[in-house]
Amino acid sequence: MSALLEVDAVSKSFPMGGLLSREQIEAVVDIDVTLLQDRPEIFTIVGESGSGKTTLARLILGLETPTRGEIRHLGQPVGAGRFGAQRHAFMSAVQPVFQNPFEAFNPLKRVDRYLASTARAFRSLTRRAEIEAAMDAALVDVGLSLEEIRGRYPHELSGGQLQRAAIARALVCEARILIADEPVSMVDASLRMAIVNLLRRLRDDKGVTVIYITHDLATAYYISDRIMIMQKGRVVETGPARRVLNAPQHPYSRLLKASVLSAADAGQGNLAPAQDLFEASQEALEVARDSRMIDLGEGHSVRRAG
Ligand SMILES: Nc1ncnc2c1ncn2[C@@H]1O[C@H](COP(=O)(O)OP(=O)(O)OP(=O)(O)O)[C@@H](O)[C@H]1O
Repeated sequence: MSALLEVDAVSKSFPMGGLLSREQIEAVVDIDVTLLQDRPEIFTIVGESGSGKTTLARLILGLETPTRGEIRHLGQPVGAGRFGAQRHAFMSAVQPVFQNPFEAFNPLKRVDRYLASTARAFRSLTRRAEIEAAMDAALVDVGLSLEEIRGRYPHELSGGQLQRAAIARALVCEARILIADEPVSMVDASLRMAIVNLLRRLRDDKGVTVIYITHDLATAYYISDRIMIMQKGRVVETGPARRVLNAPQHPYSRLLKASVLSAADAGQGNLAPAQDLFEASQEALEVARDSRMIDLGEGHSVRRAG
């Protein structure tokens, strides 16, 4: 089976305290991921704030250049050196969906105009009827229609509608990979499941692969095929989502899971942090440099010292 996207031993460091500083922060360390062409999936990246999720997303989008390693899309290196038609083809195939849909759209530009310019630029459509048909098809795929958004500005739509319009824009490009960085965290709780279910439907009906970046283990459990848990730039555990989340093996993964309070715990005021898990997770972090990923079988692997 051929690879759709390969993240091959990728690391990214940033200078700390300004460009001329010698100290470096390792935002992403030695990450490997392979997504296959004929196996659309929801691949979820979880980890607390600062664990490197957004940096990894930006590397995949070619918005950052790896310090080490290489990212390939359909066998071709992403980012540096890809200009013109190659860059254009990559941009239409790999599309971001951002956290705050209101920031993704210019408030002074009508939402339908955005979709129309995307159809012209990425699908090379010129006739108005063709452009509108492509826009409507993408909007229908996300549960909207051209009639609903025609002539409307971003502030005239709800956060959930606008996030769906942002996803429709990616579909107008005929994207094969969506990189959705916290796509539901700014959306009203009541509409979150609609967006999450939409991602699932895009995988099942359209064969779109979704890289879903989140803090939220509940939605991760609900929609992910595979999960990758990151702690301070390193992968600590990865594998089939239910297998990993049902019985996490790394102390940090266990801590993340324990941090999701059950309704019963919260109701009983049982809010004490899992101190033992926190300490074990900190200890694992201290020895992370001398650790490696151990294969546990069935695609599940965990970081262990030594
Ligand atoms: N351009 C940059 N310059 C310097 N440091 C950076 C830069 N981008 C990210 N970092 C640092 O790299 C680390 C990882 O950041 P990143 O934003 O990737 O984490 P994250 O897991 O996405 O966090 P969040 O969930 O808060 O978005 C952080 O310590 C961050 O401060």
